[in-house]
Amino acid sequence: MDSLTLFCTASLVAGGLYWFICILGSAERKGKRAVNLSGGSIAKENVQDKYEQYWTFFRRPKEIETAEKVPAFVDTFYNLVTDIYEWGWGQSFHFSPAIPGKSHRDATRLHEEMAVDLLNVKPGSRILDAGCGVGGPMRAIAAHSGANVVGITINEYQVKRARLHNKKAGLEKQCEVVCGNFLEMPFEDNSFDGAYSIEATCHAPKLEEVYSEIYRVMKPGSLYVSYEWVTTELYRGEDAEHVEVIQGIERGDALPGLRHYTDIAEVAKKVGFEVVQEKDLAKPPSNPWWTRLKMGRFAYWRNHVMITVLAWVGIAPKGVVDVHEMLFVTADYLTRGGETGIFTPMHMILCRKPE
Ligand SMILES: C=C(CC[C@@H](C)[C@H]1CC[C@H]2C3=CC[C@H]4[C@H](C)[C@@H](O)CC[C@]4(C)[C@H]3CC[C@]12C)C(C)C
Ligand SMILES: C[S@@+](CC[C@H](N)C(=O)[O-])C[C@H]1O[C@@H](n2cnc3c(N)ncnc32)[C@H](O)[C@@H]1O
Repeated sequence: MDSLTLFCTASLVAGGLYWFICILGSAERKGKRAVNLSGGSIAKENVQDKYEQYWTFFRRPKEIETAEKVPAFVDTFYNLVTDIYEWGWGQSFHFSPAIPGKSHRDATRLHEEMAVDLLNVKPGSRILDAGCGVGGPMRAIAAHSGANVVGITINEYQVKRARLHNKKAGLEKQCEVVCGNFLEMPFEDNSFDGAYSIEATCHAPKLEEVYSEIYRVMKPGSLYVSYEWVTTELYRGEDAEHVEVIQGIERGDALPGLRHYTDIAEVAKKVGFEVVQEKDLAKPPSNPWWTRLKMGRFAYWRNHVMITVLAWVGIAPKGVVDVHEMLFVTADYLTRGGETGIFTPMHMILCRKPE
């Protein structure tokens, strides 16, 4: 073999390996490959239209103020983004503070385990995950605590994905997934030994509605912990840059309107909870949660090229390219929100339903 042939063969093998490991990603770990990106429950040919429909909510802001329209708008959003999230981020759809010397995966798991540790539940108890996504937190929490977790999500496609992952992890007996609206849950009063929500209640048009529903299904004396997306004490409504960043976050994340951190405890008390603890988990000594977003910049470009090619050859739905671009822009707004300190995705509140 002459050196040119050797060089070409080596380049092809290296390129192939890079393609398989870095571009297609390890489906075993993340659960998704680029070639399987879909529009969730939306038919392939309708993805582009649904993406355009998603934006009409923001062109007519009155629409998203109408509470009954929000779940449908959020459902459309998760049909569009769920596969991209799983492929590019993993099975837990939330942020966590970076931990030096630990992988993103470990930092994510620790952030999830902390939530259930705060609930003080015994193995075998029944806890609620309000807005469970594809169940990354649910599986970590069930495995760590021995509790039985019931998750609810508005998105049917996420239910399918979560059940599949639960089965693969051998946790289907401990983890149940229900498709429904957390503003009117199909659960009995006083039927849970604890509840948590991770970066999910920000989608509720009125926080009272979801908090009072969670309160209703919890047993007296049990605890509820939530990681909330809020603006912080540094946010100034008269600062045009602050407004731009917060609006950018709302538009790219299907939020009917971000709340100020002071609203959270106020609403919790209004629906009857006792507030046990409240803390922004992003504050020092925690390390920035947004560094993971910043570090991904090269990967985002690579992903964009990949998705564009897949859509062009007809493997991925056409609209997925626009959805990916929207997420790309959103990542930048989120990073600016974190760097300026005007936004946090982990304002933790721990509440008790009185005896
Ligand atoms: C809690 C919510 C979601 C939080 C995060 C899980 C997601 C917010 C922004 C998402 C992403 C942005 C950029 C994408 C990138 C361009 C792509 O190539 C790979 C996936 C991203 C990294 C994607 C992953 C999930 C997020 C970080 C909200 C909705 C309330
Ligand atoms: C950002 S994801 C977080 C998912 C999960 N907590 C995690 O950390 O991986 C938000 C979740 O809230 C769910 N959600 C939003 N609005 C909802 C509603 N009205 N009823 C039920 N689930 C809802 C979404 O379907 C999605 O699963």
